[in-house]
Amino acid sequence: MSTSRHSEQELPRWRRAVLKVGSSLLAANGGGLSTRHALGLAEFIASSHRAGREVVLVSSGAVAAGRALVRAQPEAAHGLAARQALAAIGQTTVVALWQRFFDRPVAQVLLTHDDLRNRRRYLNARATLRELLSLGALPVVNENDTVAVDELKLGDNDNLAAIVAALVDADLLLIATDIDGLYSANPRSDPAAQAIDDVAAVTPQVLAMAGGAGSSVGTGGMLTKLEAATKAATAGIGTVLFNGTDAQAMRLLAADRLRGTRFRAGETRLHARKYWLRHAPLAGGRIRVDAGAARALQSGGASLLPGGIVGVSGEFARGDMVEIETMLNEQASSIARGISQYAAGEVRRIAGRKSAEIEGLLGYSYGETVVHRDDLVATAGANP
Ligand SMILES: Nc1ncnc2c1ncn2[C@@H]1O[C@H](COP(=O)(O)OP(=O)(O)O)[C@@H](O)[C@H]1O
Ligand SMILES: N[C@@H](CCC(=O)OP(=O)(O)O)C(=O)O
Repeated sequence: MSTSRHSEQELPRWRRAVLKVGSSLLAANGGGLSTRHALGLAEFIASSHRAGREVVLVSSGAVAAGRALVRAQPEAAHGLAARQALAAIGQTTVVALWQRFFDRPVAQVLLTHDDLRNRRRYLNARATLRELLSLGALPVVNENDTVAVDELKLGDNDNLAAIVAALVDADLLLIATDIDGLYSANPRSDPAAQAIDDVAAVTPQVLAMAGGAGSSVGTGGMLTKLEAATKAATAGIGTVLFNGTDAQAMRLLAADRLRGTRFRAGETRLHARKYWLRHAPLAGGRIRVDAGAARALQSGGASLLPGGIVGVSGEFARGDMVEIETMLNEQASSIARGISQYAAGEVRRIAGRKSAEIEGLLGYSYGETVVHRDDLVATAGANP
């Protein structure tokens, strides 16, 4: 293929990133997993760790690894159940492959769409991933292929990586693949394809550039990478696409330089988060606060503490989105919404009390705020 090259540019600043590594990099066509390209990627992760950065790895390769391990009757292993069995066989080698490069613990995290759609499971997955990072572990995420049938499936790891990036509040999504970046057409079939360095937004024209997978082991091709960049952008997270087979591109990355394609986020992360908070579905419950707490919440910057709470109606669980209201001219009026750190029954018990009393009243504490300011958005008079 004779194509133009991507030029070198600055890598967006980041402190926590999700790095997605495709099957095309880990398994040569038909072969088992190979360390050939994984080594350069692992060196990049290690140098990021040394710089005090955090990385969540989303690694494909289970099906390709399983296929190579089974070998016999490759043509029989194409149905859904067979793919699921191959993923189960191959997944242990995916994790083992990464563990061999690191002294720090490597943690296997398998997720399905259902885990991420259900608010409570989403929060649990988020808490576990944050805990893994604070323990200094390298989380290695893959789709839980053994249980993920059609309606539970995310379908591809590019999209999974974008969702994980939002889940862990990453600053950047890094997608390593077997091609230098985005081209105006699939360069494997169009030698005149032009390198695209910078994408301000994934428009229909950009989507039209995408072709299918380049290897027999890759799944989504460029389209799923563009979908992932769009998802990440909605969460206020930028994406970069680069060639994981190019040792020089990897070294550049460790020096905060990119040769590949940069997709911009458009929105700031804070703005994206506030948008989500404003539009996420509400649980049935409401927390009523006194005038002082209402003023503090509406002027912004304050968390909701138990002391300002005067009542609770309805039921909700820890992690649910609740409406916060106050009495105005003898009428209950909604002023904000946010994620409650305590279930309705717990809030009833700590309402009106000091934060320091929570542990004594409940026998445990999830922290001194009922709704943390990062999880709270004022609604009264706010534009959607
Ligand atoms: N417009 C395009 N620009 C670059 N690559 C493209 C484009 N359209 C299709 N592709 C193909 O996408 C492939 C990468 O996707 P895929 O094979 O699914 O890899 P992975 O396993 O890394 O997810 C490239 O090898 C290339 O053949
Ligand atoms: N969960 C599958 C990967 C599916 C997938 O998206 O693969 P790829 O397009 O190579 O990133 C596996 O581990 O084989």
